[in-house]
Amino acid sequence: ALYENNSGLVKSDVQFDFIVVGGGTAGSVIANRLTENPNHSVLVLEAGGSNENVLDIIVPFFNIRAVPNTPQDWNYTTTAQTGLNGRSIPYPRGHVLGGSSSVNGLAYTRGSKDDYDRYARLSGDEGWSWDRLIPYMRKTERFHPPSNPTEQFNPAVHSFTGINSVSLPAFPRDTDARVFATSSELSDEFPFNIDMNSGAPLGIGWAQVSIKNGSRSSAATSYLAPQYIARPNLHVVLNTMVTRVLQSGSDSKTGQPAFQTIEYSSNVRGSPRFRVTATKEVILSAGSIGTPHILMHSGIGDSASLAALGIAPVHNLPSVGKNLSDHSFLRSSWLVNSTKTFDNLERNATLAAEALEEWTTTKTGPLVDSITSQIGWLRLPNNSSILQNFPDPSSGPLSPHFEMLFTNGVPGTPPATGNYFTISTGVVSPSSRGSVTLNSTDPFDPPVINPNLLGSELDLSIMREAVRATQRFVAAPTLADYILSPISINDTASDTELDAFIRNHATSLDHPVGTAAMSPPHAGYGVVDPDLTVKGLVGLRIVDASVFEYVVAAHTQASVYIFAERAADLIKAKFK
Ligand SMILES: Cc1cc2nc3c(=O)[nH]c(=O)nc-3n(C[C@H](O)[C@H](O)[C@H](O)COP(=O)(O)OP(=O)(O)OC[C@H]3O[C@@H](n4cnc5c(N)ncnc54)[C@H](O)[C@@H]3O)c2cc1C
Repeated sequence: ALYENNSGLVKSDVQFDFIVVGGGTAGSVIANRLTENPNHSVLVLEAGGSNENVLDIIVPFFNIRAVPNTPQDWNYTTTAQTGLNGRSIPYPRGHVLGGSSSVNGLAYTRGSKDDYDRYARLSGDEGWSWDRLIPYMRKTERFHPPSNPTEQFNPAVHSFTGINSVSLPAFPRDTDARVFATSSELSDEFPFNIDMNSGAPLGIGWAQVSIKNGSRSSAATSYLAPQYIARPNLHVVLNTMVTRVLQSGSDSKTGQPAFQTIEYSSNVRGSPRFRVTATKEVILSAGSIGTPHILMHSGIGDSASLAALGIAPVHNLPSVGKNLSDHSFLRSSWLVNSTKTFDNLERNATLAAEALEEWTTTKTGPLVDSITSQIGWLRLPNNSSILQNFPDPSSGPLSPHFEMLFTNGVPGTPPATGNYFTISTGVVSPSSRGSVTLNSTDPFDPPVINPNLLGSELDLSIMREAVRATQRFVAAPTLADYILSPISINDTASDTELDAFIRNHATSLDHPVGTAAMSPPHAGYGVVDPDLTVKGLVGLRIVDASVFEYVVAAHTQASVYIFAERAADLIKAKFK
């Protein structure tokens, strides 16, 4: 059942086998899979509200309105970023059922085989390798073949029977043929890739997106769809903030402390706090910011800094909140010789109303897609001086260093006149690391978030090369009559001028990971073991993006779904 608030919970004397903290991307997978066993009762506590009837998160094209500064966003802001010329930037996270999968940009990209094989290598658990995760990739995905025959994908690498819907773009755009004609003309540098979710993503291909029949497919609409919410053993409570995890006892065999009690309240600051204990396990799925935030308020983290702040340390795990890894992101746009871009849709109220009417009545038209129809994944050339001066930050030769996202207009707020083409770039194998720390003992205060974007010379160099690649792309002869002039940065800009532009305009792709990272069982660093249980404790597991030691060289939702599917099996195997 789904509850609007925790008032029923306070009165209830029901026992829960599992408590899932956060009804987001990973938490929804865990809740769904654990309740497949009717003997397992599961309580999910979610700080945000319902995902239903919120147009900006349901209509794919409106995804850029879903955050920041909305009720569905935690509305975090970063610290002043040295790599961004001292700017602080919004740092959105989903504050709604489905978590960030309810507000994200919908790109569905698994990453490369090398990314997962690195997880296996670094954790010492072959179970996290690409080959061993293929069954979980299939279990999570329900692929919808396109009705447009020009759109290509490789059916052999997809499942058509999983839970979360994945599609190809459904509304043709003027830039589709232009992007592929350029890829064909400049195929040495920008080769066509029929399917970027095969484990070998390099090249330019159709974007795959988490969309079902013209509407967003999120963890809430898929894993927590009505038929699952109706299970009598699943209890999903909204608008409920978990403030701490607490020791509930000790393991009878090992004597290790058990952390199966959680403290929670309504999501209004100052409201009374209550406790509830899981008979089997607590699963933290509060995301890369929420999970370390809860752990540190519970005294689990770097004991010295927690004590200095006035939080009683209970378990010394210095890696909590460290190792934050994220993708930096930049948009470059060009004025184009066309009227068939979506800029007019953003600034003409009549067109916008017509498009919404079409979406509402038939789920067709320009609003059924995200803003991106094609994506490119590219490596620096092997002879690049950057790779001679720095160790290769990627997970291997199948992994990209940077990404290009192709957009038929300026997303959100185009200039008052003109039509545009945008190529956004992302540094997807970053070397800089940031952190999540505390400066308050009140769990209702936001943590201090420093993603350290473009915090290394290497990351800046990769972004510079990515922008240079976009400049070569738009200079293709096939685009000569289309591209008129750059509006972001001139091709003739020096490296110094380009670096200044990057630092003044880059933001985040919103892919933080690593703040409760996995490491081998007896490692002196890391937060969770390869089975995702918290090191040195019993009864507490972490399943969300915080456990990735490295960020996948891709948008992160698919890898979270995949990891969560395997994690659910690990939990089920333990409590058969
Ligand atoms: C704006 C944006 C755009 C993105 N675009 C893309 C994209 O296009 N493609 C892609 O693949 N990825 C994208 N991502 C990233 C991707 O969505 C995330 O990596 C992924 O969803 C994270 O899953 P998670 O389970 O770790 O956390 P989340 O899905 O964020 O879930 C965490 C949940 O825990 C809840 N929570 C947190 N703290 C508490 C607490 N104390 N008590 C109770 N509940 C709590 C939150 O409200 C949330 O529901 C984007 C993310 C954002 C924010």
